[in-house]
Amino acid sequence: MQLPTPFIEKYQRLLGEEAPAFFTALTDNQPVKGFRLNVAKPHAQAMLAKYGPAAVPAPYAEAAYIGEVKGRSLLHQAGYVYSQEPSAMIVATIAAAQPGERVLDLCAAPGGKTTQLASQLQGKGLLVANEIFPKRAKILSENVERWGFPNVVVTNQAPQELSRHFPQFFDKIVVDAPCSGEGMFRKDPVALEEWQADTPEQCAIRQKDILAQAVAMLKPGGQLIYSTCTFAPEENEAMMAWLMEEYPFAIEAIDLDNVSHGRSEWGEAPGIEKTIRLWPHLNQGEGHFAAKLTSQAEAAPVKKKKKGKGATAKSPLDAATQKLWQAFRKGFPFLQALNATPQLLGENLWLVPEEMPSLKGIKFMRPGLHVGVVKKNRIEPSYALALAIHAEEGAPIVPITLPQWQQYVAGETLSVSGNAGWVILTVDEIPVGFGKQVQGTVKNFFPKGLRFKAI
Ligand SMILES: C[S@@+](CC[C@H](N)C(=O)[O-])C[C@H]1O[C@@H](n2cnc3c(N)ncnc32)[C@H](O)[C@@H]1O
Repeated sequence: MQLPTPFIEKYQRLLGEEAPAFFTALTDNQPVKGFRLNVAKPHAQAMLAKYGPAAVPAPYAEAAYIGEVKGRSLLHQAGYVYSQEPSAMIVATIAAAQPGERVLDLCAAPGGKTTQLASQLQGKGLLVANEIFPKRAKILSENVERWGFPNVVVTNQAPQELSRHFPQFFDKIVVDAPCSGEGMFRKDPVALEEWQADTPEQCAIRQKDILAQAVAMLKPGGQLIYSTCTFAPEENEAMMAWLMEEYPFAIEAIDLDNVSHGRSEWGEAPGIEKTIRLWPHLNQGEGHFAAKLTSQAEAAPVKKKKKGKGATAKSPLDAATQKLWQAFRKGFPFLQALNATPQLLGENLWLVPEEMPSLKGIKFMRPGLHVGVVKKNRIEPSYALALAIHAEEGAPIVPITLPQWQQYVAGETLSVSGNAGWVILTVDEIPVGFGKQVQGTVKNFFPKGLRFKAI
């Protein structure tokens, strides 16, 4: 890999004696691959041992490992693992979302931090995962669906639009900002190709806009976690210095071993040395910066939206759908324990988390858990429901083999006997999706758009 000359000159100046080791790590060392295990899935550790690579622990997150899990594998399809390079896992670890909190992941696609935050919430509270670009928001939504937590909403808005709906709403906001990506040079050739001497400066302008919107959505006293995957001081220490000059925040200490710290000569603000940096020549993984800040703002009056005006809990199901829903939910006892409201949008039935304000005006990919599609006299259960945590409880299960799973994800009909009607197909203990059992064959309900040739 050839580093751009202005990049070399800049970091020679900034890093001095450390620069040669930094350049060597960037150009000579291979990127490190990792993944996280979704411990809330049935028999997660045992299934990893059976179907995954050797579990070599990774730093900075729980249930995190060094190694590679392919996208077309069983564990990935069933939402048991999320592939993520190890140092990127540090951001959600720092956020440490607590069950019951309202959390926003503002720049969320493809969903590395979102899935980790969802695991931390354990299904309690609300996680809004937002992505500005529709194609990326769709991928985010698919990853959230596989991961299986019902209390995650996926929106597709510019931060400026989103902030109108959530004034002072969230306990925690993660801003994993779009950045110049210098920390990804050895993993992502596009980041290297696109880099120019003024890229950090350009990125900083956008980061300020995004941060201003994040501030508007944070509750007074709430926490903001800011991160980038770049080394550029303009986007890191200097960005935090700007933020603290504009808004009342205090930088919090981050209690983690084996990390470097932010440098006060690159951004002057009280506590800047409490921010953290991961360097490729000092740590396992790619380059990262992260800061945790607590809002010092006084609570200001927020105009409360009138209840009953939105499209969520406030618009009840019509009588016919209500009847179908009541019958349907009996088959899935875990649905009854969810703190969520059924909402019919078009022919799709969703369970919208109770904490979610009105959906009116919000562009979303997923307003909660997709229960199914309402047809004339029935509800056809969704793929998301099969992968939702504990969906297997109470629903009829039909075990299939690994070769049958390969047929299933390719869209084929399976010859398997068992209970008639809707069944959740499982490989070992792993729920993989719905099928409909009719006289010895299982009709395939794996979503058409997701079908693939498995490895
Ligand atoms: C570093 S990536 C996020 C990675 C993600 N948090 C994860 O862990 O998988 C930054 C994201 O910000 C999005 N983005 C780009 N421009 C944006 C803008 N103006 N406002 C908000 N997000 C933006 C990008 O599309 C990208 O998905």
